[in-house]
Amino acid sequence: MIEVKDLKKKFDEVEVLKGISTTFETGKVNLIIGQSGSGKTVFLKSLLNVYQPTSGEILFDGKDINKMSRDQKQSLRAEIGTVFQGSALFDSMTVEENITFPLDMFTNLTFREKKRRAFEVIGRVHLEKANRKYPSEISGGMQKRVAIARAIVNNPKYLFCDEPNSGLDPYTSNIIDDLLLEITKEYNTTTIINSHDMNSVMTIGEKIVYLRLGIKEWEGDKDILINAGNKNLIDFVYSSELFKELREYFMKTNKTSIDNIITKPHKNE
Ligand SMILES: Nc1ncnc2c1ncn2[C@@H]1O[C@H](COP(=O)(O)OP(=O)(O)OP(=O)(O)O)[C@@H](O)[C@H]1O
Repeated sequence: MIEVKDLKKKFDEVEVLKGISTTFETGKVNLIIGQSGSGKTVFLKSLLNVYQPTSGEILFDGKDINKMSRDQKQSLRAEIGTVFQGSALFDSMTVEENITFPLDMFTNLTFREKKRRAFEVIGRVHLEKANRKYPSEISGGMQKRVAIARAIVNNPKYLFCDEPNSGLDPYTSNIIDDLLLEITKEYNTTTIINSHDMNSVMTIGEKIVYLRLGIKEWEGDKDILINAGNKNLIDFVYSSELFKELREYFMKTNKTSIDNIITKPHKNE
């Protein structure tokens, strides 16, 4: 679980995060949404200690990251998996080498143990046939799966993803969403995802935090989002005609969950 208490972040005199408090529970997919410039990236980077908050607390299972020693931060870092925009893979390394990288960084496993673990996660994301390829030789969706495999190879307690669906078609985005939800359950991670993708919000958002101008303006799950009364949130989430019509359909039919409407694609792309 990650608890955030009254988190503020200023750059010079500009306050970007204006006192955000929320809780991200273990084993749940938490989505951070909001207009461009609302502070999502600064929020995620503050949680990851890339940015030092101006004030406030960030507690990883009760321990404040900003009060940790260097060694404690290093141990915490080994428990965090990250999937960044563009996958951020090493171009000169094969899929398998990319995935093994965190094991080289954070563990003392033997060569055989590392290989065994890498193969486990390669299998988990269905990339067995691509393990010797280089990132440039595989599709964007496959690159995302490599990034996810690399993020989970260390059995993380916390999983952070920044726009995991950026640049992917809707079909592949669904596959990535499903994978992130499944992994969250299997690994019991506290998963936090910055997202622009309303489809993700509707399908995997077990908790949604809506940021606006650096303030947490709304939070709740995907089912209560349909009936949310916050005008800014509704304008943002239902800005497309399709989602507007979907919402009207929901309101008319008194449905509260989208789960039975969205058809899931086949997992192996
Ligand atoms: N390192 C920085 N120094 C100064 N200002 C910054 C810095 N990083 C972000 N900001 C400002 O903070 C605000 C929020 O930026 P942020 O990148 O968090 O928005 P966002 O919600 O992630 O947007 P997007 O969806 O476009 O990625 C913006 O006004 C931005 O200019």
